[in-house]
Amino acid sequence: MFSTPPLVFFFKRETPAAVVATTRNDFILWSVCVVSIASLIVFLLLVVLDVLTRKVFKSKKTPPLIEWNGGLKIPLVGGMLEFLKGPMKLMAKAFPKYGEVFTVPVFHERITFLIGPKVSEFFFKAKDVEMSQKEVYEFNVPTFGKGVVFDVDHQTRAEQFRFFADSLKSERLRTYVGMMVKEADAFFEKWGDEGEVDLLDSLSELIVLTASRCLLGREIRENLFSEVTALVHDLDKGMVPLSVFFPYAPIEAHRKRDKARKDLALIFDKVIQARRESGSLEPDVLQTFIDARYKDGSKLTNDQVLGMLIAVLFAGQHTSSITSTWTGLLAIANKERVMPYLEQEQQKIMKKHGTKIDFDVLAEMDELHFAVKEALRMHPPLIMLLRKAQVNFDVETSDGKKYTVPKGHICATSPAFAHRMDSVFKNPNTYDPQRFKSDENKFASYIGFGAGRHGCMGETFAFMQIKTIWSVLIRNFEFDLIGDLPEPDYEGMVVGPKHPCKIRYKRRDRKKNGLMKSPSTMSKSFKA
Ligand code: HEM
Repeated sequence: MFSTPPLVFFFKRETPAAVVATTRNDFILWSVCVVSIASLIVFLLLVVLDVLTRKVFKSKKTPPLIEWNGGLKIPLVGGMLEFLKGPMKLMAKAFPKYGEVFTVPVFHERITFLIGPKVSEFFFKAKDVEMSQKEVYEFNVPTFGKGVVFDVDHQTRAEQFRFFADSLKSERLRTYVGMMVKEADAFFEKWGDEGEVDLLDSLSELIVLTASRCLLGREIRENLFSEVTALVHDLDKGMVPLSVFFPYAPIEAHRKRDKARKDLALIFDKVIQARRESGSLEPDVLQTFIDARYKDGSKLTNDQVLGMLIAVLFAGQHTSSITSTWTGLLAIANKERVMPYLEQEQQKIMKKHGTKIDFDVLAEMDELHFAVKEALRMHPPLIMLLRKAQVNFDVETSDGKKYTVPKGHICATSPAFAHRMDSVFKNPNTYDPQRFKSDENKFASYIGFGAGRHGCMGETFAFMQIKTIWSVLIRNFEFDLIGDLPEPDYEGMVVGPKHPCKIRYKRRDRKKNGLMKSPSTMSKSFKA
């Protein structure tokens, strides 16, 4: 009621009615002035800080700082503007000029890019106390929840990552594959004999079904599927680019996210409690988290079990739907050259094992494995991986330049950019799954699943899931691409193909038990 600033009364002597009107205007004017002056001071301080770090404190060996913007040298703002246009564009512009290591100032942060296997080695091999994920991935905390993953100290996180590893090891995967096959068979049976689908939409739907069965458990898949899927959708939509910088900003997407997280907690609390009380043992990831014990014998709370589940779900869901979509799109777009290998392999395997698909049968599908791996090389959904340097560290580029990256810098490496360097992969823009037959596997050259200490723990799970999908599809259908191969959508947090991703399918002759095409259709040039 008496919120008008006293300063205004001090300077004005007018009638009460006019006072109300003018004081409001003055207040706005004053506020604008104060905010403008404060912004100017902050800006000047940042410029001074920037110049100081560059000219005074800069040791000769720190990486070059990018400082252009359309040819103009603009300190501070230049790099930031380039960064905001998108990291892929920035790297494409900076790499030819500055090489494998360069630093971009973004607000008060310094982001040092380490591009290519030679300079990203430390990034991948360093311990958490040297290269930390917590600071750069902390924006996930409101989504995952408190007390898990990026909301705990290094030691607790290491123990929780052991729980992830336990839930994804091969004897568990054998059981999950059975569930994946069941879901895929039922899903594609509904496709009918011919039609058109958007591959990304369709495979995302299937991956959600599989994930809920293997990860979230029978109760959710069978009784609470649509309710939980809608809540997970709200959680997912609650992660927008703004969330990376301001995860608690009061926006609608965050409000929905927080409500969804609370509602999920209520649902899972009941499911987990029922399992704890009945002592029932289910063959899913949820069960491994319920049974998990820290070294001191303590267990995760129900809410932390949910947090761990959400983390795994988010790590695997979009990445897998996107990679299975690119695999199909690229194989179909290169039908003459690539499909015969895949068809012939399925035919050979069906001769040996009949229609059965299990963990061991999938492990025999090398051609399909290469097709998935090559799709992920060309289009890794996680285009940038980040850490915060907790120590100074040295890097040497492949042309012998040596730099010390200072403690405090955010470090970024890019699977999407590095996979397209012709010094790393020959003909990097050609979809050629056969390249992996003679793969040298130099450390950190193939980083679609990351590498080293924090390499993807779900890699085998992902391969099994994507290979299940495509072996069922190739055995049962023939395909054509509708329109052109889509471009990657760099607007997304996890980068997939732009819509539409339309394909046409036609079911193979059921009487002949699906795939029976002769391998002689294989293109001659690729037979060697
Ligand atoms: C094609 C699908 C997938 C891709 C492309 C992918 C990619 C990645 C990448 C690049 C990282 C490293 C992140 C970093 O270094 O900052 C990672 C980590 C991880 N991924 Fe995956 N992922 C996939 C599927 C999955 C699945 C299905 C799961 C679980 C079911 C999973 C679980 C994890 C976990 C737990 C980590 C963290 C490992 C650690 O930090 O030690 N991922 N993934």
